[in-house]
Amino acid sequence: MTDLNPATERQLLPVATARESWAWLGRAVRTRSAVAAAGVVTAALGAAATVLPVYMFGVLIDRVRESAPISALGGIVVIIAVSAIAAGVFTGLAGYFVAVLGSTVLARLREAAVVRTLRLPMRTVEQAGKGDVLARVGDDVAVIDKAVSEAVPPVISALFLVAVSLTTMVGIDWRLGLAGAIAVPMYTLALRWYLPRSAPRYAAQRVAMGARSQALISSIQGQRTVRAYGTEAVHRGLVDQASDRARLLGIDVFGIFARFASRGNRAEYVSLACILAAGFVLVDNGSVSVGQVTAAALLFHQLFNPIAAILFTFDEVQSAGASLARLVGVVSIRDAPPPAEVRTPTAAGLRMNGIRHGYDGHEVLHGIDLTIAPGERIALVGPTGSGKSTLASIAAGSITPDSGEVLLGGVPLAELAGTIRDHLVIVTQEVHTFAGTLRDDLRLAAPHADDRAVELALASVGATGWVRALPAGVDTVVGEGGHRLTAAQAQQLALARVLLVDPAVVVLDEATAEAGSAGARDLESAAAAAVAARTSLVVAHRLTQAATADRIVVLEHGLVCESGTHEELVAAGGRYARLWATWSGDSAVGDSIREGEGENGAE
Ligand SMILES: Nc1ncnc2c1ncn2[C@@H]1O[C@H](COP(=O)(O)OP(=O)(O)OP(=O)(O)O)[C@@H](O)[C@H]1O
Repeated sequence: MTDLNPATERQLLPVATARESWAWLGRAVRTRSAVAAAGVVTAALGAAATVLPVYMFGVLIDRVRESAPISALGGIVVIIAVSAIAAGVFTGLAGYFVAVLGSTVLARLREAAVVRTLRLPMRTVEQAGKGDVLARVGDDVAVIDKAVSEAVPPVISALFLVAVSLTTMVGIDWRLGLAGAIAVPMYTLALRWYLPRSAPRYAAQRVAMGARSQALISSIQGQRTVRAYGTEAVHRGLVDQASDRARLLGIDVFGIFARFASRGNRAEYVSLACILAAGFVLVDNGSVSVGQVTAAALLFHQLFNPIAAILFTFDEVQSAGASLARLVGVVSIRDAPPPAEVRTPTAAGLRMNGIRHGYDGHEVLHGIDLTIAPGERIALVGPTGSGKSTLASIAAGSITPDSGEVLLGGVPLAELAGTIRDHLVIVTQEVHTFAGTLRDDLRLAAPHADDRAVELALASVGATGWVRALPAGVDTVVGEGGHRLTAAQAQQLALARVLLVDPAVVVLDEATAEAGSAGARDLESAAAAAVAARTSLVVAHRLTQAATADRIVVLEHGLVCESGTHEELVAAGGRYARLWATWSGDSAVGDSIREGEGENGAE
């Protein structure tokens, strides 16, 4: 279904607080404590080696002013040269260690976010929208990655340099240090002005970017529906609206940053003026030498670039912080509490008790009770929108119902936890072919299946012929960027996967709906192979498929209205009989009961 609501109104995934993000970061850094320690030590040595030449330059000035012999200057020049080289080496190493640490931590965060996202309940993903989920594992990771490789290493080196430079200035004369330190409250005030204004703007910008992705994805995915209903203008409007919001927030963020930068410049010029003024007085009264004042002024001046690096990348680092909070938000979503014990079903019967479920406050299933005996093959039929797919997803544990429960062999699905797919597999119409060889695609759910098992499964679903005809047979690369399979072929593979997993229960939702009539027969026999000797629930769009089931359950307006064998239901002359009459064109059942025409069950 195409989403016509603005993506901004969606219930996006949670965002971590600053405290939670720092706590997560602290834990992650501790796992690589050796690299972190190497980063700190090399950054400190780099800062010290950067400050030393400037200090020695002041000493050089004093020696020249004292008319010291050239030989006395040589040692100073050597110290300046060696420490300049050391500064380069240590600062480079610090950048390397910080980048290694950052990339490792980010890789773990990304993996954790992807794993967590894949485990999220369908409902949460649907409420948040795929755009939000993709923006987090895509855009947010890219923002942090850029910050970690480009912004964070120089910022950390700069912070060390600021600390060591100010300490050295205080060492020369505390009043020079004090004059330089005037910049600190000014920067602090600038930051205090900036942070509360920029943080919510960055966060809003990230949300707006997620909403923009969602609006785009929603329109592109629903392209056919958009065209069918001629709602291009509505969707263009939604995308424009989302883009405008992201653009305006971008301009706003930049305006705030420009004002912050001018406050930073003011702090630098005021402090440097104070250092020079204090220097004149202190030299005048003989407290310090000209060389020492020169060194202090140069040390402070040398901080302009690192401070600018901190300030100008602060927005990048802060933006990375907002992205980090969004990723940590996903990673920190708590799983439903694990069952006290993971139970194993003793039989293959499936029971649904009092199932009620709705979307956006609109109930579509109104209390379904359905028992499927072990080995029984049930066909679920009914008009479009009657709730068949929803019930199938609930039966398979893909959706947790609003109320009621599903039991497999007497065990509630929740208590099967991670083992559920060993016992119960669902094949939906939306079959995805993963990029990789066809063999790997088949073994996704059953990694231990050997070549013989793969061949047998392909033969059972009638796919051997076309698979052999592929350029490299089962080793042909399929999916994104590889050989394109037809929808029917992809469905055959999905059914072959069922055979490889060999579950006791299988749910097929419209697995045969997309094929043309000749292909439909192939898929029907493939589906028959997949459900053979298993308990099964098949959403049957083709009533010929329903007719061969052990029992047919007819769903209408979210309620079971009929249940029985094909013969019983046709004889009863009710809803199913009308659908069957329309489907088979069986006028004997009654020309007057054409109302099912055009409905889903009669396609
Ligand atoms: N993810 C969803 N979000 C909101 N509404 C949904 C969602 N999925 C289904 N619905 C709505 O719930 C109702 C039942 O849908 P469902 O797909 O279960 O019916 P169905 O009988 O399988 O229909 P069809 O034969 O067309 O697939 C429909 O009105 C549908 O629009």
